[in-house]
Amino acid sequence: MPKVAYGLFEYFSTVGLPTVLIFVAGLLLSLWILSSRNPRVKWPPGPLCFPVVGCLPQLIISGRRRQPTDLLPWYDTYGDIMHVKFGEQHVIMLGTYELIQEAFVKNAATVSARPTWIYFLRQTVGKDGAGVIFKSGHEWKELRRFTLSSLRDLGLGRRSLEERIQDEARYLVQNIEDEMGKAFSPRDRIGKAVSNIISIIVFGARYDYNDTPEMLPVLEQAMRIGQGPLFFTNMARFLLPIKKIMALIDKLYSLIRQEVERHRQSFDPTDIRDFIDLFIKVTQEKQDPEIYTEWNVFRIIVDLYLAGTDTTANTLRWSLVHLMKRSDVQKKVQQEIDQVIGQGRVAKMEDKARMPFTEATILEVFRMSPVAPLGAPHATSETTNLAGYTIPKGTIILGDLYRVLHDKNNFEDPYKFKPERWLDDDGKVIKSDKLIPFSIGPRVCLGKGLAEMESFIFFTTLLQNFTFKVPEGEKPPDGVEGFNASTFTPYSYNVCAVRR
Ligand code: HEM
Repeated sequence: MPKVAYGLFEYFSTVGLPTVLIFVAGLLLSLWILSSRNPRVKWPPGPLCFPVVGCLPQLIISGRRRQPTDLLPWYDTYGDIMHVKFGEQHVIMLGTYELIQEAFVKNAATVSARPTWIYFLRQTVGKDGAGVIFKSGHEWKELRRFTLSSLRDLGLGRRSLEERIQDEARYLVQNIEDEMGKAFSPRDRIGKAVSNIISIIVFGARYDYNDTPEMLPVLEQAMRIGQGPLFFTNMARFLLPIKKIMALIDKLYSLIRQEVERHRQSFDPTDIRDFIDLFIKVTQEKQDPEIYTEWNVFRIIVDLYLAGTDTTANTLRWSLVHLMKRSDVQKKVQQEIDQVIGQGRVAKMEDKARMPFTEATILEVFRMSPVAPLGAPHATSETTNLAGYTIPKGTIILGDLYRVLHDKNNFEDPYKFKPERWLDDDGKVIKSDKLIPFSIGPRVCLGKGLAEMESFIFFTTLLQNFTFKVPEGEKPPDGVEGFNASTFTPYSYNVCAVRR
């Protein structure tokens, strides 16, 4: 072998760069042809994929604006299930509720892994994954169960967390009141209010809006880097600022570590204050020491912030966008609030059952502006049959939640904001299986209950106190397009919050 390598080296050193490049291109082309001719694999139709870059050139051309709508015309050409390649990675895109149900529910046993082999995730969570979002198999099930039961023990479903959300909604109202009806951007203060709820769950503390904890800007920066299809490819190694990302992650861990140390010093097993206390308890009891590692718990804390802050905050940001554009809807919600709650107290979850129009409006925000349009990437842990195609182990599967929520077969006039679509003739709320902004199956959003509680209490309290208007001389914000990065967020806008 060394002789062959030496021979090749000697040969290439005599022929010059163009010949070497032609040889490498030929080699890559042959490997590509061989790999795509695997007789055991039957990929669904999809756009032409090139060696190394896959469909990235077409994605870049059609996705100039990077909207969730960019890929919709592809389904018209290739069908509801598509095979695309992000660089070297095979990706299956599922564009209907039935296909997502077939993959994430019926075939959950083999389509619930996460693609932790991709370069970016391997670097950040390790090839075996960690935490909840990026863990697979038995350990994921155990950590997910632990996180859900922690949320429950800390008050999700009981009054205490609901009360903390009510308190936070009051702080938010006070903060907005300081603007005295003048134009302002609601973006950051909504983000701070929502992240305070996660801070209360994890660290047992909320932060003043002027006194942002060091962790939040670090998390925000980490979220902004590494988006888009490049994130999935090995090219990320060269194109993403990996050193910067790793430095941010190290910073994050050292901040969490400091918090865990502080908790250890005042830990009392009879008074569990927050998620960190629960973790200390579990590690002291030495339950499954392989699973309850410090690394997994660090990652769960990061997961809760990553998955639980920008998502709910963006839902609230979108809700203001839609209400400013539809003053008639805003007025109807306020009438309902006045009838059921009045001005003397803050909204509570019990009120929801008596406020169908408000509930319908929130459901319509979830449908119209899903904050995670492609959900989170799933991966096959075994060869799986989907819609008659044989999908090999190690394929990334994306459920196109946006397409389901904007399919005219599921929802008439899908690009119109129509809360009435969620009410029957008696004014009662209609439920639909097709409303899947939180995805479906065993990987369904772990914070769905919390997100629904926050959305209802924050939304209702804001409208109880203010009427939101487009500032004079400014254009109403876009209700369909927005920034589509790790989450889907409206373009920056200002509001005037007029005290009611
Ligand atoms: C409007 C708000 C939210 C939306 C629309 C949303 C949506 C989603 C979606 C689509 C997924 C991917 C599911 C899949 O892989 O198929 C997900 C996963 C997840 N969400 Fe949420 N989410 C929201 C709020 C929250 C909150 C408040 C939390 C915090 C507790 C949270 C925690 C998680 C976690 C931990 C996962 C990963 C679950 C797993 O891999 O087992 N989410 N969410």
